[in-house]
Amino acid sequence: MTISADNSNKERVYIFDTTLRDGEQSPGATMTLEEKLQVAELLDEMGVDIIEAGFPIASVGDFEAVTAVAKQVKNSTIAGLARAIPADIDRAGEAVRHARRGRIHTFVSTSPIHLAHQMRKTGDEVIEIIQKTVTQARNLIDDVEWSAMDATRTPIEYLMRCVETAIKAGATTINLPDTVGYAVPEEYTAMFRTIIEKVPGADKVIFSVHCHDDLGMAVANSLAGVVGGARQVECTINGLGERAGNAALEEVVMALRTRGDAMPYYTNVETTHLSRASRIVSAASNFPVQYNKAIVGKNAFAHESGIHQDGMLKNAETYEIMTPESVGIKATTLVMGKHSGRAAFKDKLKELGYELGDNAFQEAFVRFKDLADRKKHIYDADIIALVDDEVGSIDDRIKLVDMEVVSKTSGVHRCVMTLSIDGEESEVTFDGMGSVDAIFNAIKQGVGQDPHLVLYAVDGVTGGTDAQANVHVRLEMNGRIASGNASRWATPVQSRAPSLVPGALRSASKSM
Ligand SMILES: CC(=O)SCCNC(=O)CCNC(=O)[C@H](O)C(C)(C)COP(=O)(O)OP(=O)(O)OC[C@H]1O[C@@H](n2cnc3c(N)ncnc32)[C@H](O)[C@@H]1OP(=O)(O)O
Ligand SMILES: CC(C)C(=O)C(=O)O
Ligand SMILES: [Mg+2]
Repeated sequence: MTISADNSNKERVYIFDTTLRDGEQSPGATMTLEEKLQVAELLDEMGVDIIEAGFPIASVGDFEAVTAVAKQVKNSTIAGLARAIPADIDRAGEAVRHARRGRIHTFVSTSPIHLAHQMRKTGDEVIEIIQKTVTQARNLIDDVEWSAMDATRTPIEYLMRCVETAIKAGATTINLPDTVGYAVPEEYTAMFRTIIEKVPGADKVIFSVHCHDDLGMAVANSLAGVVGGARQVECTINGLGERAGNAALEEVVMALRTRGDAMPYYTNVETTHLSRASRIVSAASNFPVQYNKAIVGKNAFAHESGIHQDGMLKNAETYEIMTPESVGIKATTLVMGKHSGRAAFKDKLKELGYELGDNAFQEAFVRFKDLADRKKHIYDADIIALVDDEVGSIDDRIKLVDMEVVSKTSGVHRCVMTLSIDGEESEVTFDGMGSVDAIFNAIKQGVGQDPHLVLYAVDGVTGGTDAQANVHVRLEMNGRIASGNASRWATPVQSRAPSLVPGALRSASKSM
């Protein structure tokens, strides 16, 4: 495996997590105090160096959250954000003074567009503001970070004047953010190289990157900044953050760990916590993690295509550049589907306890491919049904001819169903507590079996009241499980929805 844990000859990069501040700025991502404390606790346990816990002047709730995190966290430095305004800096100082290691993080705009329209100040006025506010912060605390908001759209000569002023006033960390995700990696590297080389006192401070993902380059830019000399990376779990988000912590950390050969840097983050951190932040912020998200997405260590599955079974390094265990995921998943091949199918059968002879195996594989062409999710129960001797035998015996469901806001729900069993049609009528209950009662009566409904799930495939829906059904009887699914457009209350049931009935019947 390419992963190397040998950090000798590598330089340390400090991880500054801003999930609780910039991450929380994502619309809808507001977290409660308890959730913030839980996230902060985990970040501390993971070995994150600095946790930006909030923006204390923003609200009483934010002040209380930063104070509570500062009091609770044992190891990480706790930062509080402040504009270049005296009241902000005092408030941030008041909150972070409770921490074992506290930091005031103050920022001001430096780009021409921000100066003209956001700050409505001249360049010289902003230089004076930097001098005064950084000095004020330094008088409150030893650890002061200064950020040049919109640094990447700031002329380099002016940016150098600002940085020099902040360093002279006592800033210990200088952050040059790509606030609007505008930079490309080469220019971000060059910006750090120039500033570190030319600004007096640059060798006495730590430079930091803070990148947004508006063009999808936040992680690439962060690493480019490190190459240019930055030694602190500001990032968030799951890439949560303003607009398109910030650089994802898990991606930065795993990129440095996995490609230590190309980038000689390391972080102190214990990577086996990454998956858990992602789940906790996703739950707290109400932001689902996309399936194909790098490192922590549901599919990050899942393989469906036969060629990849075959390779994985021979040697995991064929298609995985890091182990799932290294990020806290138990194991790789080989997902059975229409792209799977014989190697994965054989492996799955073995896992399910089946050993088939060559002919039986080939036949089962053909049936599996056929099913996978028609069915989106292949469950283990589907494969068990496939290799069962009775597969398909009941399928042709039972057919749904017609069904009518009447649902009322009061009173019972009724299903009138016509089934054809061995070519003979019969009509059954059954009531239920709801329409689904009535339908399943009617099926049970018509078929003369009494399976237990384990799962009934409806997923909307499209939007609107005329949405197409997928219905998934799983039944259990005498220790055997059968599942099926079918799609159908929604219909009005008094409905004829025959195809909702046949899929379920067909699969269910197969293995009963
Ligand atoms: C890139 C970033 O992520 S920056 C951080 C963004 N995060 C947030 O804004 C979340 C928290 N913010 C808030 O709760 C509020 O905006 C507050 C409490 C900070 C300020 O609220 P208000 O006083 O009502 O001001 P409002 O939000 O309307 O406007 C921002 C003001 O701050 C000024 N400002 C913005 N950044 C800075 C700065 N770095 N230094 C000094 N002043 C600044 C703006 O020019 C504007 O001033 P103006 O009202 O004199 O024109
Ligand atoms: C406050 C600063 C650091 C910021 O979030 C940004 O510039 O994106
Ligand atoms: Mg930001």
